[in-house]
Amino acid sequence: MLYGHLDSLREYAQTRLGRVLLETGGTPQARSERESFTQMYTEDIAKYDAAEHGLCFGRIDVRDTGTNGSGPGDVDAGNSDGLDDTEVRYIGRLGILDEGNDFEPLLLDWRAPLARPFYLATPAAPEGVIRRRHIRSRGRAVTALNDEYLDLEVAQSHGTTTPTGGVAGESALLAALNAARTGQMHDIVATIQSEQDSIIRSEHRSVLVVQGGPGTGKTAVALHRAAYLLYTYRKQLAKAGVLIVGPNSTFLDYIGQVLPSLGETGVLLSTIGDLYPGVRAELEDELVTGEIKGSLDMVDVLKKAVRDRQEVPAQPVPLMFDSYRITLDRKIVTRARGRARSSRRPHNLARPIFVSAVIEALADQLAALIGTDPVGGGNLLSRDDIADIRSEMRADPDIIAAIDALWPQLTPQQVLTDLLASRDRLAMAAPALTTQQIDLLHRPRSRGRFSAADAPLLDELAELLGVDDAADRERAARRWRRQIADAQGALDILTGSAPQDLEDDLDPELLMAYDLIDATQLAERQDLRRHETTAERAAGDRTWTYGHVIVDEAQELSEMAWRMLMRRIPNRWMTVVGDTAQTGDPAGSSSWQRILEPYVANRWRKAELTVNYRTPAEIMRVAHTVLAAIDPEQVPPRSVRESGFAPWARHVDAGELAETVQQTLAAHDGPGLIAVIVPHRLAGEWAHLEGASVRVATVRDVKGLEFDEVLLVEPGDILAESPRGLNDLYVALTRATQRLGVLHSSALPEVLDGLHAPAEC
Ligand SMILES: Nc1ncnc2c1ncn2[C@@H]1O[C@H](COP(=O)(O)OP(=O)(O)OP(=O)(O)O)[C@@H](O)[C@H]1O
Repeated sequence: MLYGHLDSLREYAQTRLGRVLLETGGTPQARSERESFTQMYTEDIAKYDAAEHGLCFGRIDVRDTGTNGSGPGDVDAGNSDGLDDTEVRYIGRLGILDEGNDFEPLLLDWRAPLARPFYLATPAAPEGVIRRRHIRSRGRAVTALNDEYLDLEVAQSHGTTTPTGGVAGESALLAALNAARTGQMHDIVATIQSEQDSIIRSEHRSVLVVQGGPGTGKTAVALHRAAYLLYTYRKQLAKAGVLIVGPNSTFLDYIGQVLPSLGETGVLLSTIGDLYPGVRAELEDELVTGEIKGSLDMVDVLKKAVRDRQEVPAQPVPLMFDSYRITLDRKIVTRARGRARSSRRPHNLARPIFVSAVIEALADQLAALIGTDPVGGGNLLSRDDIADIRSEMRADPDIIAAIDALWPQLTPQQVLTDLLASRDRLAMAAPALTTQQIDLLHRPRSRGRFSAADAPLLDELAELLGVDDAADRERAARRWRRQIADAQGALDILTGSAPQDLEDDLDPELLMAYDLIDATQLAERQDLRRHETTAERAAGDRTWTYGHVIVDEAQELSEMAWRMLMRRIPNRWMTVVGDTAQTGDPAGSSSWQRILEPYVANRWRKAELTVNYRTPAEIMRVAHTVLAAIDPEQVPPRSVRESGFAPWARHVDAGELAETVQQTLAAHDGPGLIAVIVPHRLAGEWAHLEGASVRVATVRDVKGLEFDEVLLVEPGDILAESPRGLNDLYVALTRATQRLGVLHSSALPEVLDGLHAPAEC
């Protein structure tokens, strides 16, 4: 029945879309309405298509309070199974109303408040729910039903017990967790657990930190929170947009389908490295280089680097103007620079002050030269003469070139490239750095290519330099005035063309177009039409401020990256998701307090996730030892299941390592993905082992991802490779949903002593 409704909704949207697309011509207003309808119907169809799989996945029978309408399930009313007088609610991917029956809800959107008890109810706090049913389906056929009775009496009358394991919908959950991985993350709407639900729907309006061990669903929760917020605060967020920041593009590909599968497409996903418009992170920095670039000390270094571009010439600069010799000396430049600097404007915006001051001084110099009264009176040149000289000087290419050399108009890319390409510039801007650190930062001119750690530096420089966009702004203002005038013209025509015979006895209730919209609103609509989606517009605009920002794997962000991010969210409404025990980047953080306090003082909240849905208990026992070595205070998450496979470690000779990996891969049967996690030195060398179901990757590349099976190679090297080697090891160990094997030619790190040889050896 629900699928029948879904088909009708889709058909309606398709027919309307077809009609709108066929229409042509008309007034500007008609065109703009057509654009909005096209967008609306296209989005509707995408939403209906996304809801096709698992349209309805839950049902709750709630003790009838008599206030809410009941759905189609009220056929149950009157049964003698303890479920009399219940209100039945079906929960699904979108809301469907019964148009033929007073718009009664047939299916509740999972995000609607009435759907909430489906996720929250427990036997201890049943929220009025007597029975919770998980409905699993394939295509349009129901394949399984699982009922939980939350009311003891009703449960007994059905000969079952109430759930006690602490997880809701256990069999549906376990089915989801045991399914083979495909390389794409899936949504979890059908099985969201109550500790996750309260984070997804949290009303906290400042920074919400979601801390949780590996596999606790932090990423899943963050994505569902985005969908929930877009549903609940659609008006506010659709315009400003939501930004999700992830650690790398592989991770963003992995999670990329989750929001569209929930019917949400207007979200911008980006890494920090790609957040600066027009720049892609293409270069890779050494870990230590990234650490230096990520430190807050860079704020001063960049400030200094910009000041160093405001030069005073070593020698006076001789200039010819109108066949007179004038001199741009140190005194003129020093005074002009002082004036420009004391304006406290960013470099490019202070430049006009510098230029004016220099021109003024040069014009005075010339005036003194040519206007001095030979008989000793005042200067013979009038004010107008001097003004003329100044404006001629402003147009003189030699003078402008001399000024440019001293206070050039600069772009962030230029300043950073020049800085990193010169040891001298680096040494001047960063006197506190050692020669070794300067060597690490130094790199040849990169022809417009940058690394991920460069993006926050470019952003900082953009602030320090400022953009002199006065001309652009004036052009935009002119265009905007023209648009409003055009829109007003269109509305006037509409008013003029209102049928005359109607005019006298015009029904005051009848709303005409010009009652509903004014010229500014109409112009706004046309403007929207001309542009891309909110997410696309935001991506191209460095100064865009978002409605909400979600940061995943947030522990990896450097101090400079936080600064960059905070500029984009002045209202500080953020969801920050991470695990400080998994910090792999030396520039990353180990304390939320330290990172957030400067931005939000104590207005941030922490929510914790405690259950591991990914890693089976057998593997977590090994990972716990590593966690204890990282931080004995951290409480490991509790695994929700066992896989039945003991993790193993095997020693092989260095020469046989590759072959053994190959053999192990060949012996793998069954569906699913395997990751061979290797130290950096082997990543390129072993790329040939990759296949449809095999990935060869470093720890950095598998951050946030998961696989059915993990083969960890040379953990000793991984440990030694980074100052955060233990954290890396912890991440690597916790990627598997089923099996873990370790192959090593060098000694096994002590923290992995608990691993034994595989059963067949
Ligand atoms: N309520 C749930 N129902 C079904 N699957 C779930 C649920 N919660 C989490 N999962 C699954 O558990 C796995 C781990 O989730 P996720 O990747 O979000 O964890 P994480 O905390 O971000 O992990 P890490 O810190 O290791 O990156 C995913 O496959 C996710 O779909």
